[in-house]
Amino acid sequence: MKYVSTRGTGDLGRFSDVLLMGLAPDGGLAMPERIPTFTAAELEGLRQLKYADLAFAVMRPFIDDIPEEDLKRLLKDTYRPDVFHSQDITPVTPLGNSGLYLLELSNGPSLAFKDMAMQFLGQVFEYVLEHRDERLNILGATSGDTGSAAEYAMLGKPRVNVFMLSPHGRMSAFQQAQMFSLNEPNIFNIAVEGVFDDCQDLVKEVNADAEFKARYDIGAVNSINWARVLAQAVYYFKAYFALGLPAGAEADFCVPSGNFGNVFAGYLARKMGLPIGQLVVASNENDVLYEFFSTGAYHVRPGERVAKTSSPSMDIGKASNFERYLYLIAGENGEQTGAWWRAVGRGEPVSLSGTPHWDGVKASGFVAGRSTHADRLQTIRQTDQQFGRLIDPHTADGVLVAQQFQRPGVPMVCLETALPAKFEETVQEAVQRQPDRPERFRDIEKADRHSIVLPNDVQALKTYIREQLEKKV
Ligand SMILES: Cc1ncc(COP(=O)(O)O)c(C=O)c1O
Ligand SMILES: N[C@@H](CCOP(=O)(O)O)C(=O)O
Repeated sequence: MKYVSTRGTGDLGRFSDVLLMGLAPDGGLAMPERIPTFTAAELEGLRQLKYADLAFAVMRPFIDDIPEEDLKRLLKDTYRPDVFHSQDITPVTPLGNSGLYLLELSNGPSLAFKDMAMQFLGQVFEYVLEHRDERLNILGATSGDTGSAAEYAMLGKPRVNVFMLSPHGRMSAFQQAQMFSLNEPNIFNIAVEGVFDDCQDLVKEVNADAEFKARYDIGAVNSINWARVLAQAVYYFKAYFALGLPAGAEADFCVPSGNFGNVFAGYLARKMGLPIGQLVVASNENDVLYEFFSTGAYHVRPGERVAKTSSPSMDIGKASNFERYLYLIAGENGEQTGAWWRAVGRGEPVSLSGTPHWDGVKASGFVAGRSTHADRLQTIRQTDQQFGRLIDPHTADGVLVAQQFQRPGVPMVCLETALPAKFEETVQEAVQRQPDRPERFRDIEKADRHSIVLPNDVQALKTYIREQLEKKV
């Protein structure tokens, strides 16, 4: 399978090339040159597969440059019950008889859905780097969960360093402790004076400097990396089959959204032929995506207008993966996508309503809703009382919005994107008790911190990366 950029410039190579490349040289995101589909009969053949075998079946058409046996082994080594604390890896639990289901994605090492793809990235980076005898310096941006998932997945990997940018003072106490308590020679935590979008822009700016990128082997672990999105598509298949529906019957999915990577993975599964009806995008107060699906206008929020909320991992004003969605809506026209995304970058609204593209949006299955702090507390409380299930604030955004779009007789699967232990303060406010916390995280907030604070300045960041890497040689 060949990959191309959403901005339209030629051939980016094959899976391993885009894995290490992260962002395309023209600033766009990698996309496969076509999206393979399963026939109804082929889908039936996947129904009973265990997670690692299903992951192979879904991902193999996109990864044809790693020998079959090696890819199978990497996936078996990744999706292990002892790592994800479940035989099913991603169990699906009904919420009473409500027609709502929780897709549990957060039982892995860092207690958030990011582990699902990040654990695979840890394995496949090591494999490809060893084969090429190369090294990679990952530059990432986190609003709280990508950071710890990436750092746990890359711990002790001799060929990989992680430079992780986070918005200074905006993550939960637990999230900060997860990252900053690590004192490892290949992990560098950098708190940036800004919001998540500033961190993500810094990542893109560093990637745009071709000379720096090549000289310092810069790579990516955010969902701008195609491998993240691809690995996330697998659990939509797993959840669909777990529902035990008759062949071809539809299921809906509701996804708490920020950077649009998780729900885009659902869209990929839908385009591959999985019978997903609605893809429900749940926003928090930073409701740019809600605004787009309701009005047709995509208008990003500048940093100073990104609200600090109680679902902080979704405090995102500019969703990177929305570029991939626009590319598909534009009929894979890179020139059009580039023009739209440049306008987005200038802070201009991109409005599709009243254009032929809006019909494509309407046909794509997306609908959206939003949530506030009060909604979130009420939903956590209600889900606890009614179903005996404690959920985190992001999942609560999803459960609230999911209820608004339920259809009679169609199951609605809500993605559990983090465990409540990561957001004790808000959960305590909702239900007046502390969520359970796995023993390995007991007293994590008391550990020494290892991080630095940098201004929102690309030169300062490059200098820091250069100095750290030069110290290592
Ligand atoms: C707990 C949690 N929920 C939801 C999201 C939003 O997911 P996405 O950025 O893929 O839209 C994130 C961050 O990505 C998250 O950490
Ligand atoms: N919400 C994320 C931010 C980035 O998302 P990603 O899926 O693009 O890595 C976080 O918690 O860090």
